[in-house]
Amino acid sequence: MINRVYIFDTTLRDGEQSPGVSLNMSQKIEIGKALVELGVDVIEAGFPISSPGDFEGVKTLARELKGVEIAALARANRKDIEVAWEALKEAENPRIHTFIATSDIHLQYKLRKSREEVLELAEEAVKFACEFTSNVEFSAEDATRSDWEYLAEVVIRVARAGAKVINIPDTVGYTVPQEYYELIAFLIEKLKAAGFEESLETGELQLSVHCHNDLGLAVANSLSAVLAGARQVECTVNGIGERAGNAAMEEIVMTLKTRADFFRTRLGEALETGINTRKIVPTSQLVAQLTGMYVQPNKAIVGANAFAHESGIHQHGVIAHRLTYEIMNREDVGWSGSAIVLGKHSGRHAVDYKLRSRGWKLSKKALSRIFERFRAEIKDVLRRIPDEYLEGIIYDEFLSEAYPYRVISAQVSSLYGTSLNPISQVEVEDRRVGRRVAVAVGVGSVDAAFKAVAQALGYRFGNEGDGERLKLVDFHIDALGKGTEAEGVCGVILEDEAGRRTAGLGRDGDIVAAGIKALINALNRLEASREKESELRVTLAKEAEGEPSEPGVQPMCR
Ligand SMILES: CC(=O)SCCNC(=O)CCNC(=O)[C@H](O)C(C)(C)COP(=O)(O)OP(=O)(O)OC[C@H]1O[C@@H](n2cnc3c(N)ncnc32)[C@H](O)[C@@H]1OP(=O)(O)O
Ligand SMILES: CC(C)C(=O)C(=O)O
Repeated sequence: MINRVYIFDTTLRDGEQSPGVSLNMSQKIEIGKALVELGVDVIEAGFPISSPGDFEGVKTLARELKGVEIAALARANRKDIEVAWEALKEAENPRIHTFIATSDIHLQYKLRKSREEVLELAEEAVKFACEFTSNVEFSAEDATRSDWEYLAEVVIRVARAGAKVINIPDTVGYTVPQEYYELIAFLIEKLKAAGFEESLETGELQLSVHCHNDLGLAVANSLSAVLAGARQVECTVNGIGERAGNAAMEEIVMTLKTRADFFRTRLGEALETGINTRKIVPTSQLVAQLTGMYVQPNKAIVGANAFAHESGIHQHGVIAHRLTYEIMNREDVGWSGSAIVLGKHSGRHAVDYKLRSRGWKLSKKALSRIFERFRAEIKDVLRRIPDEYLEGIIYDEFLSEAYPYRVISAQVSSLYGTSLNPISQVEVEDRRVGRRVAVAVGVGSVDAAFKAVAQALGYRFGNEGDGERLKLVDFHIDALGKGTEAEGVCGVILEDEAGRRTAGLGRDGDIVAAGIKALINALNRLEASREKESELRVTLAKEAEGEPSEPGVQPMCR
């Protein structure tokens, strides 16, 4: 049997069936183009009979997208098939996808038809679709809850009627991997016995799978079916779709690639898809953004944490050799940036690695000093620790004598229920020039206080006023503890006009005061680093050079 696994992407049809998702035409086109670049084999563009919007969506994608098959869904009736064809006909390679349910539950309660009637409807639908194109797919909806012998009868009848792809959906996410394997293997045997052995071997006739994730098994079931001989997988980007969603495309593709040693044909050839895996993350992010279905951080492959290492032991391993804790290369799926994330559980190796990657060379003694401060002052305070905070510790440890600023007093008046904006007055000291007072109005209390501090010290945020312009790259406030008396922790990251970034932290029972402390901390670090950082780097590097280096460990982490 062929070693190619065809990826049938149904993000724009079943994915769009996710409650709350509705894509407009330009969004469909944007996703369609991204799917072509990703390298999917078939794009199911919609269900044309369902609405004029869906019809137009399929028609437009059929016209615009090249180098990919475009499929459209149709119930097993002439009208649906005619309308589907009308929408599809300009496509380079159009596919009519017609379906009808085969389980007794659906027959009895939904279709109110006998098995014989459904068998005939399925056959007629495929024959009718074949009058428009030879590229016809048939789906036996709710196949996994259907009687196997009856299902086999339907499958053979639609194959004889001309279907090139026969899909065996797990419509309600009911099956389990072993059972699904057996079902697919059973149907293949039945098709072979009915004379389709050669067509299955050459791929002229394919069995397809379409799994839903109600029990969290959609990907496992799809892969199990592939092992049994299915050669088309229907899936969606990020696994979006009806209820708990469909099988996630990225998980299917990366499992086949990562475990190419396991997913093989009978003859030992590795199973392959045509996906350009480096496009997986950008496509995932596009789909998340346009559908509003955001990806959970721990989602495999495309979640923000999927390749992030925060705990010290793992970080040490990954720094020593990526393969200790990574089974895939993050760049192969389109991630960039560092895999090492500083946080509560980070250790000394990670701190050293981060500082080295920012050009700092530290002796063991200096690293210990930085690590102890990191442990004492930051680990339990910030949930995610951008690298700038680590560098801030170096400044606090070695350059604090060069810090020029101090807040003498600050006040903010803000009243709820008036049309007046909050106003802040601050008195600060720049030890190079003396005391300064400034007053500023802001959108909120923190904004007013930040503007007043900036103005007093000769900076500005935004376009208004004089002074050097600063960008507030990051600002956040967390509570340490619970209740209204909890201490507030504020973190800020500033960027100056030359692109130098510094972070600041402040803690106080009053969140505005915590903000002012954080801002002054960041400004002090900015001024001191501008003046003394180059010198400090050289001094610390010399101290480090005097030490014998540790043998053996070459950082391999990217
Ligand atoms: C498993 C899946 O994902 S299947 C795809 C599901 N997607 C959708 O349903 C989204 C788009 N659907 C729609 O816009 C609408 O349901 C439409 C336009 C298709 C049909 O709307 P309506 O004509 O109002 O029918 P309604 O949706 O209430 O009921 C479905 C009808 O189709 C029939 N039907 C359902 N599946 C099939 C089928 N595969 N083949 C033939 N008839 C079918 C039902 O028996 C029912 O018929 P009835 O009206 O004679 O009782
Ligand atoms: C129409 C079919 C393929 C479907 O979406 C399902 O059964 O879930």
